[in-house]
Amino acid sequence: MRKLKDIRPLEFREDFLFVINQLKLPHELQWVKLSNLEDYEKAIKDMVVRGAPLIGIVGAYGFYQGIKEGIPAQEAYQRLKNTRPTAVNLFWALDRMLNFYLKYKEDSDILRKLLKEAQRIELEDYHANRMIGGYGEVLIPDNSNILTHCNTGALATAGWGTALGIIRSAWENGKDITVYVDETRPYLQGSRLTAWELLEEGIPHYIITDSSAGFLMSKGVINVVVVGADRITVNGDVANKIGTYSLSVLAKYHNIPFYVAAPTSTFDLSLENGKDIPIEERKEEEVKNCHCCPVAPKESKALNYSFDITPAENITAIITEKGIIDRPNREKILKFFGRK
Ligand SMILES: CSC[C@H]1O[C@H](OP(=O)(O)O)[C@H](O)[C@@H]1O
Repeated sequence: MRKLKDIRPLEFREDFLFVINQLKLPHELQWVKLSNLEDYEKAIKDMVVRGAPLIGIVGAYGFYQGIKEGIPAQEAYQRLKNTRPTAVNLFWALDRMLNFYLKYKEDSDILRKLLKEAQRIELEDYHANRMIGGYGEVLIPDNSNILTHCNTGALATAGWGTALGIIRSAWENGKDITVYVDETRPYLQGSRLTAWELLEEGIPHYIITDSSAGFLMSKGVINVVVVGADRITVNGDVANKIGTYSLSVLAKYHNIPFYVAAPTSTFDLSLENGKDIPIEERKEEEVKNCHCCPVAPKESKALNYSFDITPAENITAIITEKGIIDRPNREKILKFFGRK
């Protein structure tokens, strides 16, 4: 068993939440204090914190902060909800906090109770990731070359990670693996964040440009693809970082297993299929600049869809903390959740 570090992207102390500023990585490990509800809104919107499970957890602490400041519950809930539209984990966590608040609002220790609930959400996510890692690593053969997209690691969650959590677990269990990390334009979650995490853990990896995936697959280099998810609909369609759909098509063409890793809080059973998922569009400046450096004519227009939809038919399996859904479809997902 290899020993791994325990990277955590958030810490609650002295009655405030501190988070790693993910805009500064990999060059600087800067912690920022979220002092009021506005700080929370900005941190999620500007992607100081990002990753579907993490924005849910930060949203939960944000709700606690809002109530602590005397902001009406509905207002705090709505302001946090308006920060990012695609990852359902944020709405899942906020719904849970609001319902909890409505149940206990008359209690004299409501603030303490709300804080405990946010901490529970954080802890549950960490344990879910360890379970996902356990289920998923079994699917990773020894000596694998794994392709992953975006950042789904400790930084995107309460710790350990989802897709990157599976990679961590495979490494922890002594498997020899090499990870091929899509740089993931434009925010560069892959080259900045995933590569940083892999380096911290000593896991062998190469950063590749997003457009290299097909070539590497055609050469037979990649034998498995593992990605995360921001929202999964009842038929098994998956919204994830832009570029995931292309990877799934390439994997299918090259007959390479394509796994999606996500906690059950990423499922949105109110939506029939991926077409119904709202896709975040971010500023064109993110595409026209590579961080501070302009890389396009000022006058050109740019499109910046942050997510795309991978159809269920391209997915080999979805790995959750409660088990694996093989070749996902409506019937299997409803059965998995004990629904008709
Ligand atoms: C386990 S995180 C899932 C997901 O979140 C990321 O999005 P973003 O960096 O925009 O917050 C990405 O799609 C990851 O796969």
